[in-house]
Amino acid sequence: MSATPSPSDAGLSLLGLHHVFDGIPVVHDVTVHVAPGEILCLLGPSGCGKTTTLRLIAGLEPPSGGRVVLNGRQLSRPGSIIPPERRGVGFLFQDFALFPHLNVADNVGFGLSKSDPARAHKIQSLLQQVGMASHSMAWPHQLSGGQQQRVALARALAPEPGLMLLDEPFSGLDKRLRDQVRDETLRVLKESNVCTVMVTHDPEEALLMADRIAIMQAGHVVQIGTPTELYDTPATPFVAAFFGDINSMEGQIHGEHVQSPLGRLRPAVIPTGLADGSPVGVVIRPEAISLNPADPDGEAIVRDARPIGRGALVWLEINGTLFKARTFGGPLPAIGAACGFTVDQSHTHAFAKL
Ligand SMILES: Nc1ncnc2c1ncn2[C@@H]1O[C@H](COP(=O)(O)OP(=O)(O)OP(=O)(O)O)[C@@H](O)[C@H]1O
Repeated sequence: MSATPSPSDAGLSLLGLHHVFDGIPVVHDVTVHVAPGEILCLLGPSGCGKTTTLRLIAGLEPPSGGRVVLNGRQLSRPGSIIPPERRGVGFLFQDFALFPHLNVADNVGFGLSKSDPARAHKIQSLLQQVGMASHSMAWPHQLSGGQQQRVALARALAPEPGLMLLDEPFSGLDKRLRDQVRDETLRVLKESNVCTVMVTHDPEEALLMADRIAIMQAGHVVQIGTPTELYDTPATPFVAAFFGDINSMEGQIHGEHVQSPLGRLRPAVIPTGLADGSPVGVVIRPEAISLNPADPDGEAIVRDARPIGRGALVWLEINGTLFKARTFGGPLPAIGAACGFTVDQSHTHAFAKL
């Protein structure tokens, strides 16, 4: 967890946010700061408390404990919340429903004062920003899902909110459209320099969109950091597994080394305070195991190999244990062949337990 934010900081501060449903805690003591212009993704499996955290930030739910502060203004604490419409917050949810009886321009202008002389200019420039300027007179039912989502983004940004809240905003779009709308949304949010919190269960989406990711498990934020920090130095096996395939195995710690079925390793992350010989869990990503098919005396036997894109996923038997390795290019290794292997130690992580 990052250093405790001060409520007077610019941006969003969640201070010991806590929530209980029917006596069951579902959000535990979440403390995090999101700076202006920063995109924070709340990432985690179904039921871990992401949406509840977002609803607490939005003011759709009063917190059981803790506070929500935006740009020094207290928005929520137990027993006192400022309602969502008075928070200066923009929303982009999966069901981004545009008003069907308003055309595109009027949807975008919905939150703007009719007497604002700059209203028409603001609407047009937002539509320009999201690439929908030529559709300003169209009706929502005449637009594709991706176009509707872009108009919804412009509508949410129109009142110049201090905070944008996104809940699985692209999950209703098909894959090709999703990639495109996601890239555009990222660009527009960055141009707007708005503080953003986005909920997703998709690690790839979080890696692509987020400046920082908060990983949630059973209501707790278990790690918060940049995409690179979380991928390269996961705090727990759960975090490591959340970002892709892993091999996990038992080993024994000896100083800064671990004895494992892959031999003697020097993991990048290793638990401290354990006596030599103590059991540890070791996690290693498939891409950290490289094959050397030219070494017929190698200790690894190829048990299976499947092409994936430009490379392959290869199952290797090493000292009686099966490991997954990832190759990038080259011919598929022959099943049953012996080969050598090397391990990228910087992508090896040891934990007190798996
Ligand atoms: N209104 C409610 N009343 C009672 N329990 C609730 C309510 N809303 C959510 N919960 C429970 O709180 C927990 C967290 O739910 P939440 O929707 O925040 O998870 P999530 O991580 O967003 O999951 P998903 O990805 O499936 O949407 C779950 O166990 C859920 O059943």
